[in-house]
Amino acid sequence: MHPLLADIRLVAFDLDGTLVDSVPDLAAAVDAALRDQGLAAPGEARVRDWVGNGSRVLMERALHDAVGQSPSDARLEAVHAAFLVHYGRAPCERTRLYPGVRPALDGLRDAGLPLVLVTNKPAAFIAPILERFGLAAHFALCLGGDSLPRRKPDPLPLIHAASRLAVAPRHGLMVGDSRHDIAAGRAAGFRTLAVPYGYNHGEPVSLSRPDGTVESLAELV
Ligand SMILES: O=C(O)COP(=O)(O)O
Ligand SMILES: [Mg+2]
Repeated sequence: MHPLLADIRLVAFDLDGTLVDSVPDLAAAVDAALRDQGLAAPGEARVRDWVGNGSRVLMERALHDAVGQSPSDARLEAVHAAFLVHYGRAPCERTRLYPGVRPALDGLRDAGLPLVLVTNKPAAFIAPILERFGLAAHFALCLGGDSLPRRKPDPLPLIHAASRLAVAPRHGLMVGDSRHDIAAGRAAGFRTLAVPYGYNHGEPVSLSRPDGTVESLAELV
């Protein structure tokens, strides 16, 4: 076990950019939603830097980029709704687990550590993705960006998860790829572990000064 796991009784994982490389499917849905509006498709490289604050903010960034100004609420609503339809049709065509994820989740489960998933992605997409990889049963609780009144970087989802599982926050570990994960973990009183391979708006996640970093989640076990 990784030294950071000493004293840890609950491990919370981020999803996009931490467990799965989901940008190919996210970008396909963003591209389709923009094309519906007669706008240019941004493609994977741009979308990669916009993921992290949930799907509405993702579409706000995409629209802002495409038209050069903040979209009206009505236009954002329509394009976000179109994104949800496109993504819902194909959330798992080219999405892949990162190397090391399966042995890490299996090992932590076998060690008896409760695992939770805390993502900013809409909750409706969590089960299809976890089921596709046979990982749904690994998690005692899954929270999406729309499950509670506030999402990461707010600590609420982590505090909620710790309370539901009756674990004190200081015995919790938040594992994620972005500054929002590290900020949420720190504010919740969890310890924090970063992976450097995901999405962090084009910046190294080490700038957030997590308590630890692993190149692969396999290092956890
Ligand atoms: O959907 C997003 O914007 C980010 O999702 P994540 O919290 O799983 O990284
Ligand atoms: Mg992430």
